[in-house]
Amino acid sequence: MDIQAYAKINLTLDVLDRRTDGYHIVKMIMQNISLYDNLSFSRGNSGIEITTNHPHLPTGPSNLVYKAAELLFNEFNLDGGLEIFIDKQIPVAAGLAGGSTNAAATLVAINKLWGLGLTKDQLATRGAQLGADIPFCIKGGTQLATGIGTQLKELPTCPKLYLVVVNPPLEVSTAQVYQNLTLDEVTKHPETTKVIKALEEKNKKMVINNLSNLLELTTFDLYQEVATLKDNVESLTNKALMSGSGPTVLGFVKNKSQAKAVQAKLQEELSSKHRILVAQTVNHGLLDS
Ligand SMILES: C[C@](O)(CO)[C@H](O)COP(=O)(O)OP(=O)(O)OC[C@H]1O[C@@H](n2ccc(N)nc2=O)[C@H](O)[C@@H]1O
Ligand SMILES: Nc1ncnc2c1ncn2[C@@H]1O[C@H](COP(=O)(O)OP(=O)(O)OP(=O)(O)O)[C@@H](O)[C@H]1O
Repeated sequence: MDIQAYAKINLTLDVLDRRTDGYHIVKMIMQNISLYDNLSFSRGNSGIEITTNHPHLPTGPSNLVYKAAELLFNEFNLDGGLEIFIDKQIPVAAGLAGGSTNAAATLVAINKLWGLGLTKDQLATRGAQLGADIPFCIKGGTQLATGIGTQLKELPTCPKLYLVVVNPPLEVSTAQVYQNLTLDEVTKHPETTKVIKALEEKNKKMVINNLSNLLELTTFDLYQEVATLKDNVESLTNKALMSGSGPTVLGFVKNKSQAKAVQAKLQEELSSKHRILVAQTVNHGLLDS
């Protein structure tokens, strides 16, 4: 079976507290965008075999797909094996939940292929053991995420937003960003409540005006070039925002033609090592066929 696994962005990303185990209590609005990886799953004889078009993606036990498959194979003592091909289109370690959405697709695929009959909630509980973004990737759409990001509440569908996704040639570790965050120094938190109101009222302008990511400060401290990139994108768009823990920067624009014009301009200005893509918000996370 084939699954399209969509990337996510955070319309708001707030951090409220640090737990004693180092994890953080967050409040954020998560949103899928039209960028996706294609994953093909088939039952094999034995073991978990991953192949991919991406030259640097691990194919062994450190791939989140492997971990997701292993989790269900062990828990349900499944027979045979699983073969997976990952057609990677989402930039890696980019703040777009590429690994998480692949893991989510794997849980859904095994559930179907072995007829386990688990609900989305039951899959999300298992996904949360592997990564905080995975439950969202299973449910998809527009969700308010609280706790460590795994408690979800569905929000009204986001009005369609067009954006340019600018991924610089840099991999950022989410753990490093959270570790370097100094909550005492934060003076202004994102206005998540305002964005929820804007979603309820289908007020696109109010959504865009209140997009905000608390992790920007920390990632910008660690990587000055991401701050510079945000300034650059902001000068060409209505609003720029870092995605997740970075380093990808999103530029929000009025329509597809403006997105393409900004893409062309950035392709001229930035080195060819940047990936510059046009996307729009979508109201689903995984699509299977
Ligand atoms: C930045 C976001 O992507 C925004 O959606 C998420 O908050 C992080 O989600 P994720 O990458 O799926 O996170 P995980 O794979 O569970 O954790 C990676 C690392 O981020 C840190 N982490 C993650 C989530 C959280 N609420 N607090 C944290 O401090 C932990 O140090 C952890 O070791
Ligand atoms: N299937 C996968 N796809 C992408 N990365 C994977 C995968 N499996 C493991 N990884 C590893 O996970 C790390 C983070 O990659 P990923 O693309 O998930 O980051 P991210 O988009 O920043 O995630 P998040 O937004 O959830 O923090 C990379 O070092 C990558 O090698």
